[in-house]
Amino acid sequence: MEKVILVTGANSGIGLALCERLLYEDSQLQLCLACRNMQRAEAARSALLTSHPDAQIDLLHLDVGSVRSVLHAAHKVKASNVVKMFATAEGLLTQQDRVNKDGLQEVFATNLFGHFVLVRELDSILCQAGQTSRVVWTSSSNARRSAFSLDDVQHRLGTEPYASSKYASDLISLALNRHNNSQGLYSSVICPGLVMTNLTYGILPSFFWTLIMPIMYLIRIFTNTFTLTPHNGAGALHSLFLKKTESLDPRAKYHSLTSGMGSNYTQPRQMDIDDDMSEALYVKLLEMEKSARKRLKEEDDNKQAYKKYLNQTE
Ligand SMILES: NC(=O)C1=CN([C@@H]2O[C@H](COP(=O)(O)OP(=O)(O)OC[C@H]3O[C@@H](n4cnc5c(N)ncnc54)[C@H](OP(=O)(O)O)[C@@H]3O)[C@@H](O)[C@H]2O)C=CC1
Ligand SMILES: CC(C)=CCC[C@@H](C)[C@H]1CC[C@H]2C3=C(CC[C@]12C)[C@@]1(C)CCC(=O)[C@@H](C)[C@@H]1CC3
Repeated sequence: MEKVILVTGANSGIGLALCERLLYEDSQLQLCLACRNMQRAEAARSALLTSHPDAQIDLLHLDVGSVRSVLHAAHKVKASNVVKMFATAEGLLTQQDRVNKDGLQEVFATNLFGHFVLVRELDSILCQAGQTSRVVWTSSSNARRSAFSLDDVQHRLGTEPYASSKYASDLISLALNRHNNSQGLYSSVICPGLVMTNLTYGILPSFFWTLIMPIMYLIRIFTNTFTLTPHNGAGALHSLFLKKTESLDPRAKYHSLTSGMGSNYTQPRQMDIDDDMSEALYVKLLEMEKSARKRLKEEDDNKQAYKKYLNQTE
């Protein structure tokens, strides 16, 4: 059976840098780049193959913001091979959250719910007797308890959907460990620090970042969280890959950090999370998953019935 590392959001930023770092570590690894835009995914694969011509890199179409796409992608993964680690490196940062096709808040769906459904759907291959697998959530220092409410897990009513979704990912990682460690599945959380990627360029125009870049490098002398490059930002993801799953602390967030001199290292810091809250969120997500599946089944049944009707009337 093959050892496959599935990376979401792998066509740019931290996800792509993780793939590069993993291939430098072991060019025999089999990577699966799960992306919503296949053109960009193809470009990422070509870039990786340029430096690692023998690498085995598969592409998987996945829009984590769509439950249908998640179920379809999981079906394909299950039919092919075994995933040993899967890292979430996609993300949506916006203050103007909106409702998506599934009737869910887009930020919540992209940053949390899609991955939750993917983990659950892949449990038959992630949870296998005698083997360990892992899920790594790319969270943020922006994850704050004050931004999250159990009464509004999708953050329909608030103004900090990103911070809420990242706090929720910290909670859900803890719950996944509680429910799945005994079956060999381990979950961890990382924070990449401040990294210059499409996500950050989306907040402020790139000329602004270029202008303040010297100041950022100066700030790095005083704060090690300014990792700045995707390579440095992917440091914690990479270092977790090298560590034994069982040795990781389920209550810690592993931070990518960079010293003033530019060397990168990883440090665990305790998260502000508790078991009751993580269990309550887990139960809510299970309910939401059930109703999302039911809704999709009804949609499919209606389509089938309509097709049948058309065939009969022809
Ligand atoms: N940059 C930073 O300073 C920080 C980043 N983070 C987190 O790191 C993670 C990676 O972000 P970063 O590398 O900076 O950002 P990028 O914008 O460079 O990368 C995000 C990736 O996610 C993909 N993506 C977005 N939405 C979806 C979707 N619905 N389905 C599938 N793929 C999707 C993008 O694909 P596409 O090309 O199709 O848009 C892209 O490949 C995020 O979770 C972010 O929240 C956390 C803290 C700080
Ligand atoms: C050096 C000067 C003049 C200003 C620095 C401002 C920063 C403190 C600020 C600008 C963009 C912000 C930002 C984040 C933190 C604060 C800033 C760096 C995040 C890293 C917070 C965590 C995330 O998840 C990121 C997506 C944020 C990116 C933007």
